[in-house]
Amino acid sequence: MSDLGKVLRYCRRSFLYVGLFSMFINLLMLVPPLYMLQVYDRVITTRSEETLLMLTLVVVFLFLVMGGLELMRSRILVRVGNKLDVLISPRLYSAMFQRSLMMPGKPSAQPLNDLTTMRQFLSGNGLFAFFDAPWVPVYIAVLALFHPLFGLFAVIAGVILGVIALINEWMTRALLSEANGQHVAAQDLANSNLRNAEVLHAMGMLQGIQGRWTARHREYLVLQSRASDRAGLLTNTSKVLRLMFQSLILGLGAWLVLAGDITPGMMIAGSILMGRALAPIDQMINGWKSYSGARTARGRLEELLNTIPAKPAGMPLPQPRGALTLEGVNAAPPGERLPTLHDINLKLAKGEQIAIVGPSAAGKSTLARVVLGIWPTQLGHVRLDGADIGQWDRTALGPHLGYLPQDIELFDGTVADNIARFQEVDANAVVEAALLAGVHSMILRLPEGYDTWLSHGGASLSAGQRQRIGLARALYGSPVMVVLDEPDANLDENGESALAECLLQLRQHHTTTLIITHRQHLLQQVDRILVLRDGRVASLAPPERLSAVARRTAAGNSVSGVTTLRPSARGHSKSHEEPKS
Ligand SMILES: Nc1ncnc2c1ncn2[C@@H]1O[C@H](COP(=O)(O)OP(=O)(O)OP(=O)(O)O)[C@@H](O)[C@H]1O
Repeated sequence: MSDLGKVLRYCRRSFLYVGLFSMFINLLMLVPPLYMLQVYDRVITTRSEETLLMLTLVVVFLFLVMGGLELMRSRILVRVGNKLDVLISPRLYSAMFQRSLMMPGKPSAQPLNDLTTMRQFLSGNGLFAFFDAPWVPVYIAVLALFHPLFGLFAVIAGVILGVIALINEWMTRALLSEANGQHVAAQDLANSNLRNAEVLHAMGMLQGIQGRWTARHREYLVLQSRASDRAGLLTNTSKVLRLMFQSLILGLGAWLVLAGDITPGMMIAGSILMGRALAPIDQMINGWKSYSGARTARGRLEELLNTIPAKPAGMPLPQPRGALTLEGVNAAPPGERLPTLHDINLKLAKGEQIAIVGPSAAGKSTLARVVLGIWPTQLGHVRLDGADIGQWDRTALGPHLGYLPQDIELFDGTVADNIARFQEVDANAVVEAALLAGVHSMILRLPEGYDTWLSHGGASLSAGQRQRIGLARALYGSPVMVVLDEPDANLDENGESALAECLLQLRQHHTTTLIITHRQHLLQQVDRILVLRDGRVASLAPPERLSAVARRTAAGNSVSGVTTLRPSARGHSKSHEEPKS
């Protein structure tokens, strides 16, 4: 059973209560016709005012009870909706998160909208029709007790409306589901366009890109209108038929009264009962759109949760020390079949520093992601202290790793929150990381220093400032391994020397470091340089022993500095270097 199914099952008891309340409510729904029957057949004939008063008091009381039950029933359903949300949303959030890791280009918060759709359906009136529907036979049975012809007429009317409900489902299901899909796609497109508003504005791209969104949106409108037209036809037909059946049963009743088979009271009560019996079917047809929306939403949520099953917490591993091994690693971006990295073998001792260079699209960032376990390997293993990176529990491992991606995203919160990775802020550790990243004084110059609020991913900061705060975040909590993907991309000379100083300090702290950089100054400092070419290791050697071919490969990526490398800043070369070509 799916996780969503399990949660709904967990809410079963509440549904049972709703069913129970529905039973009493529906029994009480018999009160108005019975009251009518008594008034016509007893009060009018006996002309007894006391009977009328007593009956009226009883009816008022029963209506009050019914009101209370209705209120409780809707309250229970509101709570069921909330319970569903509370129980499933954390799991959903992490599945959404995993999916955006697996499909990097398509982050979407649609699952949360789907959950809202489900919750709204559960707590809305649409669901009541489903709880009331099982009582339709009871009303029909009471009608049959009045007269068999009443029962027969009600069955025929019920069947006709039921068939209309089925036709409605059959005619709108595919359309509504397709319209829903288009709506989601159009929304995702609009969100992604809004994120890139500056580029669109600067180069006057709005019209073209808007055209694409409009096409999707129109498609949605067309499908939605087609579905609504069809549903409208059926909804109105069902409404008119229900009213007609209600009148016709009055006519049938009158005929039976004339024949002396039933009393006038039964005639009136029969008409009311008929309306009551057909109401749930009519209500279902009216609320079909929201039911259909909730069903599509549930389908999408089930699919997401089934594709990304909850990962059971593995046995906790001891704190990592930072020895990294790559064994015959082949890897590709998620969703791609052809490997971007081929047969990468690499061994980094704790505290070793390695630079990764290579032409554009050589696979440097892919390697960084694979090393961190963000992207899985197709073949081979990435091991940290001997354990496959996938074996580690991410929440436990995360604090021991540092990552500065190429596109730095800061999050809504203070500078301190961002550096402290949104854990409880340890002021000393935050300042320590900022000092290590050489960003402490820059932060102090911000309007509120470490308490400066960053909104919209730090849009108010310059790219260099964001990068340096991102670096401090990567270094927070003294991780055992850091991976820096072009940490110098937006840095000025000061920033670059701060970075060089940072590398020296990381060496002193024995932090295993992988750095993707093109800066000559930084390349001189590392223990080894890995040159990647077409996803393969072209060379792996200390800076001073980089082969001529490797220099040319690196130089092909305008890494002119590599060609003039001087001996490592450490002043010694490693004995286990392995130049490959
Ligand atoms: N998110 C992604 N989805 C699909 N393919 C991707 C993705 N990211 C990278 N690739 C592909 O993987 C290959 C390697 O890209 P990668 O970003 O690792 O190269 P790189 O060496 O870091 O390049 P650069 O120096 O330009 O940053 C490229 O062919 C690229 O098209």
